[in-house]
Amino acid sequence: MLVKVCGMRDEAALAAVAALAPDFLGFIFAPASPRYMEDVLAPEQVQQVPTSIWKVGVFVNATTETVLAKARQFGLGAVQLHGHEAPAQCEELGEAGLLVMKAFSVGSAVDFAALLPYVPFCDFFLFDTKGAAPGGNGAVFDWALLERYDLPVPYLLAGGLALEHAAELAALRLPGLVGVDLNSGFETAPGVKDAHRVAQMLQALRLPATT
Ligand SMILES: O=C(O)c1ccccc1NCC(=O)[C@H](O)[C@H](O)COP(=O)(O)O
Repeated sequence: MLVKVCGMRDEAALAAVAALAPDFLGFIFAPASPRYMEDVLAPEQVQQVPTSIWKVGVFVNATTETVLAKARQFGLGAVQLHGHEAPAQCEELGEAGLLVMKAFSVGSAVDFAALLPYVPFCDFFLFDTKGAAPGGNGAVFDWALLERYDLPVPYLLAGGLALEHAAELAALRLPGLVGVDLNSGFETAPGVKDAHRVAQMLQALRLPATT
């Protein structure tokens, strides 16, 4: 199971979580988020994350030019598009050499047909809980809605995940599911991750499957 830890904005927590070697670390470039990091982390602090970890810039309706400029400045290898970005923008960013993750908000149903135009241009999808904010709402959606997923793009599951979900997630078998995204459930304050809790989750998710 791949693990992305999102919303890094505290230098000490960044170092502690990076030392745990998650697969992805997310940095939020949306100014309205309490996890917006450009005011507290310098590009060099992001660049020094080990190259074995994908550095993911999380953007909400930013232009391609802005995303590419931030990717160059902060040394991002991947982008997560968390707004209403079009398939053509995913294509442009992929052609620029970035790994592209498109996030979709899930309410009481998922319209998989609406995702079809994104399929050729995304490396991953990310399903997150619909809420008042574009992301980081801290609420879980009904994962059973993904049982009918039949698209060829692998996805990460997001939305309110916390340690209490560890056993259920480790046993979860859903078509296309390849990873999880950890955020507010692993914080002591917005953007300050608790490396101890992250370590416990990584251990639970990386244990060999028993079934
Ligand atoms: O986390 C935010 O503040 C945020 C704000 C705006 C766009 C995206 C944001 N987060 C992106 C993520 O990938 C989060 O990890 C995801 O929304 C799940 O968050 P949570 O419900 O807190 O687990």
